[in-house]
Amino acid sequence: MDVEVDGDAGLDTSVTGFAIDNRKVAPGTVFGAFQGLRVNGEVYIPDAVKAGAIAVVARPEAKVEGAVHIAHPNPRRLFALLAARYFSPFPDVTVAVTGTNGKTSTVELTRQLWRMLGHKSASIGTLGVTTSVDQVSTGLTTPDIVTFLSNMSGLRREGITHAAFEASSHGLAQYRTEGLPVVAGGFTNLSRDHLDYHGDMDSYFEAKMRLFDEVVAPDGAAVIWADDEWSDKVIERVTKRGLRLLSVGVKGQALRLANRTPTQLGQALEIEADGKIYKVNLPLIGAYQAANALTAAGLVVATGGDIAKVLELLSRVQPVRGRLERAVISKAGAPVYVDYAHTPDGLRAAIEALRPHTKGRLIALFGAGGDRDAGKRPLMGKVATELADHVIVTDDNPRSEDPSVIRSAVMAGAPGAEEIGGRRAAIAAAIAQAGADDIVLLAGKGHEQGQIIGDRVLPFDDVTVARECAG
Ligand SMILES: CC(=O)N[C@H]1[C@@H](OP(=O)(O)OP(=O)(O)OC[C@H]2O[C@@H](n3ccc(=O)[nH]c3=O)[C@H](O)[C@@H]2O)O[C@H](CO)[C@@H](O)[C@@H]1O[C@H](C)C(=O)N[C@@H](C)C(=O)N[C@H](CCC(=O)O)C(=O)O
Ligand SMILES: Nc1ncnc2c1ncn2[C@@H]1O[C@H](COP(=O)(O)OP(=O)(O)OP(=O)(O)O)[C@@H](O)[C@H]1O
Repeated sequence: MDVEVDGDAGLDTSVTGFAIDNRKVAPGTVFGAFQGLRVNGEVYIPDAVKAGAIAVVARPEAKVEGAVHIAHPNPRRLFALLAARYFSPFPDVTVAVTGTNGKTSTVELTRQLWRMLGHKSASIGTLGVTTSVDQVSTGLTTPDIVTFLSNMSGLRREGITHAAFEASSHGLAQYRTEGLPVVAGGFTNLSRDHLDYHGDMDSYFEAKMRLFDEVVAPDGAAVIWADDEWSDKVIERVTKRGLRLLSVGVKGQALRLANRTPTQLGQALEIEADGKIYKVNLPLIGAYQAANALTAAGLVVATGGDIAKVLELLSRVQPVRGRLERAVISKAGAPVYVDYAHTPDGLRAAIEALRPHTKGRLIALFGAGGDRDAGKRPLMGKVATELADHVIVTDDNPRSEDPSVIRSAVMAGAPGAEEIGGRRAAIAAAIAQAGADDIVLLAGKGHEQGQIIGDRVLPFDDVTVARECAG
């Protein structure tokens, strides 16, 4: 459904802010009342009005008394567009990345490349809001619309001209990313995740496609990783909309990955672009990091970067936090990597990434989160036992679930795996059994600083724990 906002949409200067939670309403606020998964936000309209809301954006059938009712069948989208008017201006050059895996790495590498080109740049996503001086967590991958727009306008005030953000499928489905002038969208890949929310793969795909159908400006660009099984479908979609296509990857046309050779500390890439071959020494491990780096390079080229310069700068990027980050080398000499892989495909990618660098055994440790897609648990167990030499199944963020029940579900797909409850004990055991030629992978939590048990967040950082266990 199309939503257009002309001029100031009738909102005068007495508007003091926007809120989607009645507890954040102050006098002069425009309140967005949305049907949620847990509760219908319309029940909070009276409280919002009592707290001073002057207007309420809600469905036509919602009951609003004492404030202006801005009625629309798609209130989330209308609210977002009005809020964007209020919070603008934003960074001039904004790009968004979607996909199941690789969003965080791609936006962060995009930020680094822009910075090296001399632009003041930021990335927004699972790691929070990252600039060259700061990193502030927002909790979600794609923050709620009010936090997001206010962050973006804050970045502009700080002088940031270039911003790359992660568009999660939840964020896209809930219109958390509307109203910004997004000049390019990136697609990394699509695989099973979040089906608890989206139901099936086709709905999940459609949620992701909102980025190219509606969020990217009509004269914008689409940078598509061409080697995923969903890529052709995405390319068809963006072509139909008339976006400028830059496909990247082995099957890519704009940046074609002609060759990739793992080296001790990274990989040597040959990339064909504009009829020339460029050689890049990418200081990151793993095929998928090459994919993310190429997608990031594509986004920087799509926003005006010179191809030769951008590809040259790829040799100087830094590892992204918790993404195949080497935490420590154990006393026995085994490197211990921390990675955020928390889906069957992510786990596969991480193990496959480390394999060419492993002389001895690859020991993989992971668990699965509670209160999230339970169907992926045995699939993760299966992938790990097929690909690693030894598997340790432990706890991730159990949330409200019994951790032993989650472990059993993973173990059901992981014959021969070792089960160790308690992540610290499991990490200690993994490191203790690794010899000089072995590699240890601690997967699932990446950059996270806490472990969610029940409704408490206990301090826990895989990198720190690995160092403590190794030393
Ligand atoms: C499933 C989901 O995405 N839920 C998000 C969504 O909730 P919802 O719309 O279902 O809201 P609800 O709780 O039913 O409440 C309905 C409405 O009433 C309002 N309300 C609610 C209570 C109250 O006292 N007063 C009030 O006004 C709420 O603000 C909301 O507008 O909107 C809320 C407000 O923005 C979010 O906090 C909430 O994120 C929850 C915490 C969450 O865990 N989300 C995860 C699943 C998520 O979004 N993940 C993605 C993907 C990550 C990945 O790719 O791995 C992300 O972008 O982080
Ligand atoms: N291009 C890729 N293809 C497949 N797997 C990948 C790719 N990039 C990253 N991964 C795997 O997914 C994990 C998460 O990476 P990253 O944080 O960059 O993705 P994400 O899409 O931001 O995920 P999230 O939103 O859950 O943080 C990595 O640790 C890695 O194991």
